[in-house]
Amino acid sequence: MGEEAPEFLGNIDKNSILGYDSESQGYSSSIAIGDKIYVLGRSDDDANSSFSLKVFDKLGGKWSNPTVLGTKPTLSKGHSAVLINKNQILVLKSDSSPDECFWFLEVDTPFVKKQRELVGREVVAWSKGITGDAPKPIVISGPSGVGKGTLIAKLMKEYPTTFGFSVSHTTRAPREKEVNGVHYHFTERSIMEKDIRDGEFLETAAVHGNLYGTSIEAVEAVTNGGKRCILDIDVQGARSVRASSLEAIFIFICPPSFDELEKRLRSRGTETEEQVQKRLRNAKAELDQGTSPGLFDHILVNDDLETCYENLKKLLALDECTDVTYQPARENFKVPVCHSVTKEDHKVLIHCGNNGLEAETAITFVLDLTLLKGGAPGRTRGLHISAGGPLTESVNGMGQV
Ligand SMILES: Nc1ncnc2c1ncn2[C@@H]1O[C@H](COP(=O)(O)OP(=O)(O)OP(=O)(O)O)[C@@H](O)[C@H]1O
Ligand SMILES: Nc1nc2c(ncn2[C@@H]2O[C@H](COP(=O)(O)O)[C@@H](O)[C@H]2O)c(=O)[nH]1
Repeated sequence: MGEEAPEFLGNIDKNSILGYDSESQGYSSSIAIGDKIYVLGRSDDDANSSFSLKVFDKLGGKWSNPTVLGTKPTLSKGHSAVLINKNQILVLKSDSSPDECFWFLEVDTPFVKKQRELVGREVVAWSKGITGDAPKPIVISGPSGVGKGTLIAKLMKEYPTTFGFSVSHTTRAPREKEVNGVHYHFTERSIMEKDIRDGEFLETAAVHGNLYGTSIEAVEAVTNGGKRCILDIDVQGARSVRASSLEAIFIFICPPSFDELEKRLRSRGTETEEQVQKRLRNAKAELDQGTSPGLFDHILVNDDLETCYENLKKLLALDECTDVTYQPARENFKVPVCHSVTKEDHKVLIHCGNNGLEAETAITFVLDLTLLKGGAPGRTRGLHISAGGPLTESVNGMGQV
């Protein structure tokens, strides 16, 4: 005999629900997708009181607590939820700025399917929606010693508020001047392997005998800070990111010659002779793969450092730019606590203030779903919200645009 669904599930709408659940002392909404019901409620197990999620399987009559990936939205005074396609639920937080208001809960996207296979249980992933078209993350690859780190350090120094470095995890030992949490998260292999099994990584690879990986959190930490994310990863990692929904620009850095690469690697003096040999052997395959068509959008030769750096900046369209943090277009938009949300064709209609207020003060905003891009494990970009104008009439309490 399966478990019983709680009282508030009596009100399940297959498209949209806004509800208050006194038992959980907070708002809860329930969305049915196929044989499953996704129930969003309040979680008090962390300081920020974020959304909790439970899934009710109608066939098996059982509840489960899925593995939740990505940054969870913090609770606001109210929220609503609407199913926008069979894989994604849009959650709107009231009283929040445009870049805090829209959250996408992915329940069966390709990324979620892949992580579910890895984790071996139910997985969902949050992706925060952002207005307009934020610049894409940058993936920089190239053989060990070519100068990737040097170029990235220059970029971060010149544009400290524009770029943020994705701090990878690695099982290799720290070098003398490397700081844990700044250059890498230095990790025990067994811990990193467990985190990989728990679906916490966007990509991982065995490189030069050690494990390296980009956690979802590392990328989110940069984007949460309003910066453009830079990933310094090997060619295998670049391939994995290319296959993910993190739309990035892929840049491969080449040495002017193999001899010069060897000279740089040795003069850095951070590897033993054996490690240098291993890195040079791997460099041959990386150069082959990196320069063959398909994977990288741009190839830069790092001969003279300053020339290469200028070329990199040109690529990133920064050569004439000042150090300005990216500001997405802000629109005059805030969802009040009193609102409802519906989906019509490829649009989400957000009906604001149409409950007990004068008709003239009510307004409907329209979100165009056809312009959305990206998604977990990154942001959902391309939110374009237009005002549908004040409501002129109301039908069944639901406004008309
Ligand atoms: N254009 C250049 N000309 C001469 N030396 C350079 C140039 N670019 C970088 N170097 C030097 O080469 C060495 C290796 O550079 P760096 O550590 O940035 O390489 P990397 O690609 O990040 O390597 P890894 O993948 O092993 O982290 C450093 O000592 C750096 O100062
Ligand atoms: N696939 C990944 N590769 C990574 C990541 N972080 C770094 N790297 C690459 O490893 C080599 C060696 O780096 P080193 O610091 O030990 O010299 C280099 O090619 C890096 O680009 C990662 O998260 N994923």
